[in-house]
Amino acid sequence: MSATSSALRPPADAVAPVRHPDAPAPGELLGAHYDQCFGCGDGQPHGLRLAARAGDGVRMTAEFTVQPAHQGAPGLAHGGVLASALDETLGSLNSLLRTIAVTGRLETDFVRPVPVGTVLYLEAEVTAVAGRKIYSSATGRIGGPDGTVAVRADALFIKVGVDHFVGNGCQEEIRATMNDPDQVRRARAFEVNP
Ligand SMILES: CCCCCCCCCCCC(=O)SCCNC(=O)CCNC(=O)[C@H](O)C(C)(C)COP(=O)(O)OP(=O)(O)OC[C@H]1O[C@@H](n2cnc3c(N)ncnc32)[C@H](O)[C@@H]1OP(=O)(O)O
Repeated sequence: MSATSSALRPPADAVAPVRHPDAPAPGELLGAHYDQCFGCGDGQPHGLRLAARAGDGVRMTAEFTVQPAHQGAPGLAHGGVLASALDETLGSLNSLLRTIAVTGRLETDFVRPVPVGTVLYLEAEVTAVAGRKIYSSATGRIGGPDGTVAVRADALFIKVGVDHFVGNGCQEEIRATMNDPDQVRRARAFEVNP
């Protein structure tokens, strides 16, 4: 059973999302937005290494394989890990809007247990935008696009500027990122293009 809270229902003045003309083309693999990201980075040994692919419209698909390091109960994925996979996939949608945004609220339904070794196939879309607020939803299926739905989420992302990270992040990591041209290039995929 799912009961989305009122905070995740778009207001009456919300508008349909618009895919940015410079968004990654449908079918394009996004690659990690940050090497140290737990969700998508290659530099996190126990991270999800989730691979997101641009869809059409303002949609994204993604896959990640549940590893032994992702267990909660024996043999099964930890719920927080599954929520992370949903969060990461939903977050990747913002690159289609060329907008930097962070998760304000994430509501998750855990529908079926997800065994270690499963390839979780995720689909996400932005449903509405109201000012700085971006409303989105995602599902995760076991094995592939026709698999059983195991998890679902609705989310609210809030647009922020780069100062959100520079002002709040651990300065050592911020400096390392700013001094790495490759990391700066990846972050620019999210930047607003006037
Ligand atoms: C460089 C490239 C990197 C690219 C980076 C990509 C990262 C992807 C990673 C995956 C995504 C993540 O996990 S991101 C990490 C997890 N999230 C976070 O750390 C965020 C922590 N929270 C915050 O910093 C803050 O609460 C913010 C930024 C979300 C909001 O603060 P704010 O900027 O002061 O804005 P505020 O005025 O409070 O809110 C603006 C509007 O949103 C609504 N609002 C705000 N929060 C909520 C909420 N939880 N539930 C309902 N509604 C909310 C307010 O009511 C208001 O509505 P109205 O009055 O306008 O109607």
